[in-house]
Amino acid sequence: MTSVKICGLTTPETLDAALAGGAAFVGAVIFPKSPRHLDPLHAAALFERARGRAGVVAVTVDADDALLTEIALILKPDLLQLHGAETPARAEQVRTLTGAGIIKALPIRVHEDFAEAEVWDAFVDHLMFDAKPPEGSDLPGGVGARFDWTLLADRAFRHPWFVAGGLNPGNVAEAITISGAPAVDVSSGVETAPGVKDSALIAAFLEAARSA
Ligand SMILES: O=C(O)c1ccccc1NCC(=O)[C@H](O)[C@H](O)COP(=O)(O)O
Repeated sequence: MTSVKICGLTTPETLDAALAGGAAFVGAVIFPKSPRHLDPLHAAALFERARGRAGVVAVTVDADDALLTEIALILKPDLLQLHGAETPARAEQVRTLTGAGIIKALPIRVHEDFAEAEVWDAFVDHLMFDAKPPEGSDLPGGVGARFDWTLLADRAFRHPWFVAGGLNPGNVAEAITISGAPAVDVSSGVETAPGVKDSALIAAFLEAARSA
């Protein structure tokens, strides 16, 4: 069965919808430019209810050691999602510093963008293939852009990997079928406005992914 990560949760109601619907991972975005940003203290208070029920993921963008240490001590995520221009060497430092597992998000538009994946595969617990954001975007993720899922067909990686970018309840089954993804991730596709998650859309997404 396909695992689902619901990203950028900011309220108890929508986090409960994700947990009730069987999300395998739930994500807190810790990046002030994001409409989904939570500081580590607020994220820790909210995500406590997810502990032991789903993997708690902290999404960061080129975070420095001070912020990563704060996240590790306060939120205690199971996984850190590196969504910036981090290198494999930096990922190793982050793993040592925080003790958390690593998801590395790689921006994809064309076939050539997968070259990096081969390098990264040995350094991560999960790869995430996310659409390259539009030129000039303030955010490296959570923008609802999608890429050609056929680029993923027949590819193999060491660990279960995610497809992300522009997924919603109406297209997630097709994305899973075409890409063969063992895991999917969604943010804006289960929102009614930027940063405003919707419990019914979360339930519909989880159901659609389950039935794929
Ligand atoms: O969601 C954000 O605001 C965000 C900000 C900065 C870095 C990453 C971010 N999101 C990461 C995710 O895992 C999103 O779920 C992923 O990019 C897919 O987003 P969407 O296309 O909106 O489903």
